[in-house]
Amino acid sequence: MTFGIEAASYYVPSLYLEIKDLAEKRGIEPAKLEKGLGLHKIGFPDVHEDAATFAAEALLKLIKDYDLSPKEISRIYLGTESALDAAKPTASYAMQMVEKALEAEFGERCFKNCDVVDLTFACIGAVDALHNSLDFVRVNPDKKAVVIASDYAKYELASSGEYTQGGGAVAVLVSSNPDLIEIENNWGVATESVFDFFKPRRHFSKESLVSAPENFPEKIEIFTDEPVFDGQYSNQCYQDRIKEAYNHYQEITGKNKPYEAWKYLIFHLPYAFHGKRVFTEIYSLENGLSYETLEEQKAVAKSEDYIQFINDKIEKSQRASSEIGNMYTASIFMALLSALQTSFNENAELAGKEIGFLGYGSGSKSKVFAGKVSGNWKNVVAKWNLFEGLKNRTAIDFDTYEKLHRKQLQNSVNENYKGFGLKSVELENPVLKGARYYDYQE
Ligand SMILES: CC(C)(COP(=O)([O-])OP(=O)([O-])OC[C@H]1O[C@@H](n2cnc3c(N)ncnc32)[C@H](O)[C@@H]1OP(=O)([O-])[O-])[C@@H](O)C(=O)NCCC(=O)NCCSC(=O)C[C@@](C)(O)CC(=O)[O-]
Repeated sequence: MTFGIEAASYYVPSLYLEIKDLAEKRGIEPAKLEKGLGLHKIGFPDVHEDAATFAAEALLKLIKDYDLSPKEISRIYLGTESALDAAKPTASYAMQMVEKALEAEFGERCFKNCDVVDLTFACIGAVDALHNSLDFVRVNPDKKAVVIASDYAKYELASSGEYTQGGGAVAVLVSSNPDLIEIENNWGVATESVFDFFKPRRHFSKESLVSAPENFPEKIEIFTDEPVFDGQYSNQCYQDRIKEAYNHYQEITGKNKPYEAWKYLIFHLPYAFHGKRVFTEIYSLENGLSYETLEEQKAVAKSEDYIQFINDKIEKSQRASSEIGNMYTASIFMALLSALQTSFNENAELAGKEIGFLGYGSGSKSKVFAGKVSGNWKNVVAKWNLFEGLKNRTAIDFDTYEKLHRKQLQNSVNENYKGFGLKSVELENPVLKGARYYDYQE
């Protein structure tokens, strides 16, 4: 029996900002962002969108595109680091939105017996959800699970993370009928607790603020969407963890140079060119190349062999990321969709080919694992139209972007949007304060 991904769908935020507009306003050379990091657009949420609406859109699309009955879904595990609440899972919001949208067809509370939860470990939370759900279907081969990766990658204005912003969701159906990709049960894992990127509770006291309003509490504790991070250190942690997880994968499988057998290498992509920039170390170690000095590292990156390797095994996975930006938990899944969609468009034959995955989450953990593309993969990919879909977004100018970022807009940019949207947040009723209400517009 085989286990893996049977079907997949995605949702990207409905707005975007051209990276060159941001570069111009921030005084950054556009070539650094476009040619150095591979960034073209920042996918940005409208006023009514958040991690819950992204997840709901991807889930509804999964159900509709592949004619699923919600009742055959035993669990929905959501990987996210953009949770809307510290107790009530974002998955429960997404589930309820989809229940309402499907009410006419499937009746009330069609997910009544579904096991729903969030998993959080920065960007690797949805890989953890996938790992866990694969274990679940291995024990229960007649059951199906949905894994959703959903996030809004927001950074402080004018920070070094700003140009890597993005967001969106990918939903995958995990089962014993892996029409897209069969995933083997070997997981290279590496974990170390570090502070490379994190979202602590922030404490503010009234006296620490320059001008606090009269009614400001003496002390408050809040979560913000924007992380505390050290960019170059986070790159180092990523590189160290994937090397350790790759070594662990080699140890448990006994495979020699496993990456050579992989048709594509699918990375967590915090920005499009990250995978190809950090894999130089593993590549050097595997090929007996010296990697001590910066000059040696640059020489590997610029070598003809390495450039050929990138073009063959990584480049196709970067394309969607260039158009969307960091999707945190969903980035690695979107990199897979990007590579498969590009191969599909080029009429390539991938059935039976092995794909390697290198996941990373700050804080920090890496998982390295592999899968085999199924004979039916084209029937699954035929539903996506990924690059066409990205053209349906609305461009925003810099001024609108900054207002959205600062939460200064009351109304959506696309006032007549279709699909799920945040309608209101309860502010008065003390027993419902902070409750979020959504609707669905046909
Ligand atoms: C990612 C960094 C650190 C990048 O930091 P940076 O300082 O913007 O860029 P850089 O200096 O590292 O690289 C710039 C590249 O552009 C090139 N360049 C320069 N000028 C030009 C030009 N004119 N024409 C062509 N190329 C040019 C330059 O040469 C270089 O390429 P290289 O040669 O080194 O490959 C920053 O954006 C940042 O702090 N981002 C936020 C944190 C982050 O994304 N970290 C990534 C690893 S951690 C991770 O992946 C986890 C995360 C973040 O997703 C969160 C989670 O797990 O939840």
